[in-house]
Amino acid sequence: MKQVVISGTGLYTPPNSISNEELVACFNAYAEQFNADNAGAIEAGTVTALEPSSVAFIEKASGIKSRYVMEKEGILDPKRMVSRIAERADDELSLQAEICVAAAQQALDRAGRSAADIDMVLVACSNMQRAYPAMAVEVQQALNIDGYGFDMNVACSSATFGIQQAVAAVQSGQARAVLVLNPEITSGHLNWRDRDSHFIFGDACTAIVIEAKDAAVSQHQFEILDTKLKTSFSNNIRNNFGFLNRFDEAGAGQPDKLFKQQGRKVFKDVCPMAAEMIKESIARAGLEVPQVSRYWLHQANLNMNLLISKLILGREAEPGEAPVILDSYANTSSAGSIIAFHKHQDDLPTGALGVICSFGAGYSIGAVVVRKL
Ligand SMILES: CC(C)(COP(=O)(O)OP(=O)(O)OC[C@H]1O[C@@H](n2cnc3c(N)ncnc32)[C@H](O)[C@@H]1OP(=O)(O)O)[C@@H](O)C(=O)NCCC(=O)NCCSC(=O)CC(=O)O
Repeated sequence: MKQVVISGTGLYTPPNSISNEELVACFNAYAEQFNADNAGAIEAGTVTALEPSSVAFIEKASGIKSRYVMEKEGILDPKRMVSRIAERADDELSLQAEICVAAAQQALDRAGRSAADIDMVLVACSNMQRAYPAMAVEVQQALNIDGYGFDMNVACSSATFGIQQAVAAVQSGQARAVLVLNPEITSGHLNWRDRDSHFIFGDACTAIVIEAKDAAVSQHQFEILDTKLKTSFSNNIRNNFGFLNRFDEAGAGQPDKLFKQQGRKVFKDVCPMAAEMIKESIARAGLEVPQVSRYWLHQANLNMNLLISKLILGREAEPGEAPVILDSYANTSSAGSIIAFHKHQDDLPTGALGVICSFGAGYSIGAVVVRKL
């Protein structure tokens, strides 16, 4: 079987960051106004008063201190609480394609490649800006890539599932090299008025170049030793937004058309599944856990990552063993584990072993075992 490498990664970080303090001040202003506007109904018991959010809770429950977003003024306006970004004309590069291009250029540079070397573009993320034409085909045109592209959505596991598709395309000879892109504009699916989840997500885009080991020219290569994917249906993380919403006009704009979750159940279900999957992947690659020096885990919640590393290692992880980017990026869905990989790989020596692991809605779990070359 042809050996395949990740030869470069890239990261687009939006220019605007929102601190927990700013976010909570906005939510609490909104909640206060809602309670004042509905004082009579709250008194009568027909409407439930909104409770205030708290910076201390957010940090303790999630490890998140701030998040990047495409546009922050609209989110922080208590009368609006959603970004304000003008729709672009059909002949302009779309917002999601624009951040793909930025991340892709960085990944291509790091891989020592140009668009002419790429045959396939995968846009793999939780939320596509539109149904069609595929975002990947627009990105392909913007970068002047000759070949093919398509979109795929496996929620938070989109990047690892995308890597597996890219590996298969290179091994089967469909593509010399593949660009996998994870443009997560999660600010669009987040209900900023929901106290339980308003702090969870942030925006970012990651890019990964995957190609045959014997052709790669990059100084930053990681050989892919094993990929393992698993899905198991659950309603505990769900978003009912879709083009059939218009069949029932009463449903349009309802809170369930945005991200919703049973956070505690997700925590309980997913941690053991992810740890098991990582251990299985390490064994499938013919390795043992003590040989692995780094885990680039999906970044949803700090406590979740601490527990998963403990289940794998049988002890607390040492600093650096499972790097965290949640504090400044929050949960960037499929981009999270790749941001951790991108930012925390250059210090590893040749031969170091690591696992990229994603987990999220579906449920979906993906593990990719790599060795630094
Ligand atoms: C969501 C959580 C951070 C919530 O933390 P906890 O479970 O500790 O908290 P909880 O919801 O039980 O709430 C505890 C108490 O705090 C209150 N509480 C809730 N929100 C609050 C807020 N903003 N400020 C202050 N208090 C708050 C609750 O009302 C409750 O009160 P009382 O005690 O009075 O009842 C966590 O459960 C979590 O991260 N779970 C994993 C979620 C996850 O990974 N999801 C994947 C995301 S999807 C993803 O990554 C992408 C994808 O796949 O698409």
